[in-house]
Amino acid sequence: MTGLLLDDVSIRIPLPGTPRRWVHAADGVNLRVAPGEVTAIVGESGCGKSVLAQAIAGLLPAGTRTSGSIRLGSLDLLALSDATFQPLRGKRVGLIPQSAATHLTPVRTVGSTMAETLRLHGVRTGVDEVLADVGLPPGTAHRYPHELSGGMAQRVLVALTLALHPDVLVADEPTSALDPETTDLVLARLAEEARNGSAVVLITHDLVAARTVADTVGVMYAGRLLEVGPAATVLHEPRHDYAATLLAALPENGLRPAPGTPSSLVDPEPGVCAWHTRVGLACAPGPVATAADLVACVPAGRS
Ligand SMILES: Nc1ncnc2c1ncn2[C@@H]1O[C@H](COP(=O)(O)OP(=O)(O)OP(=O)(O)O)[C@@H](O)[C@H]1O
Ligand code: NI
Repeated sequence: MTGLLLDDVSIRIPLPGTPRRWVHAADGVNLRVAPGEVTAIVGESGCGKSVLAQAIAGLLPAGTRTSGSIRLGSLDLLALSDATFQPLRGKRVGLIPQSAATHLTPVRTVGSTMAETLRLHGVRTGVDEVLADVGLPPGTAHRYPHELSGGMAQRVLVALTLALHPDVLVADEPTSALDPETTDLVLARLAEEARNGSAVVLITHDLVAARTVADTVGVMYAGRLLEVGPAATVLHEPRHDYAATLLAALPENGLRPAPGTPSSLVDPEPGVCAWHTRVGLACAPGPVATAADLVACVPAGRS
């Protein structure tokens, strides 16, 4: 199967109003998502994880400006029109969206929506079997989306996406509404999908989930990947002080919350390091973001 190569990806989303203001949701992101691996992207709320997921799935908001490339084989996903992207969805690129419940057709039963999607993609597995894969009982198929809990809707979307076995599977907070036992089940299914050859991107702010299944971890802050490396390194001995701050907030490390508040991504001041500005520290001298394996801070506004 084919992996994914993000090369210098920058994403600017326009805000309504004049003068025009832009959300710098991704800035110079370099990342290789290897087939056969789970790559987790971690970071606080609002750092750009979901926008990156939308970029991979070809679902960025209208008017968004992008630069760089997202290679899947010979394709550049960032450059495709909606019409060209459409046939790739499901089998080549699958997205488990963050707000699962809103992605099910409200006027149809879950089973009817699922059966149509499976048929469309030539998958012969039955609806009940797909549901059972994530521990949902057969009766789920007869329900309408409004009759499902948030966690059940999330599991339906996970099951349906997994059933298509996409080359690239992006899971955006796929366990946010699940209890610990179901979380473990879904994470195990994602890991299994990777072992079968998919390139899996797990977007989460749950470092424990990342530690459980990820092979590679990227730490994102203010639209930038500050550190990328093997999960065992990044989640135990991080080199970037932002990653260390995230780890310090884990219960086992004393629940020390990250200081300050996350930086705004709206028209950040060029040449200013968002993280060190937040914590009121001078930037450490060192290399600036050029490689995927980055250890130093990144001047904000670099594009
Ligand atoms: N459609 C949009 N229009 C304008 N700004 C947007 C849009 N979607 C996202 N943003 C902004 O882009 C930035 C990144 O948002 P994103 O949803 O990617 O964060 P996230 O890391 O996924 O957060 P969370 O963990 O809460 O899901 C935020 O500042 C957000 O307000
Ligand atoms: Ni800095």
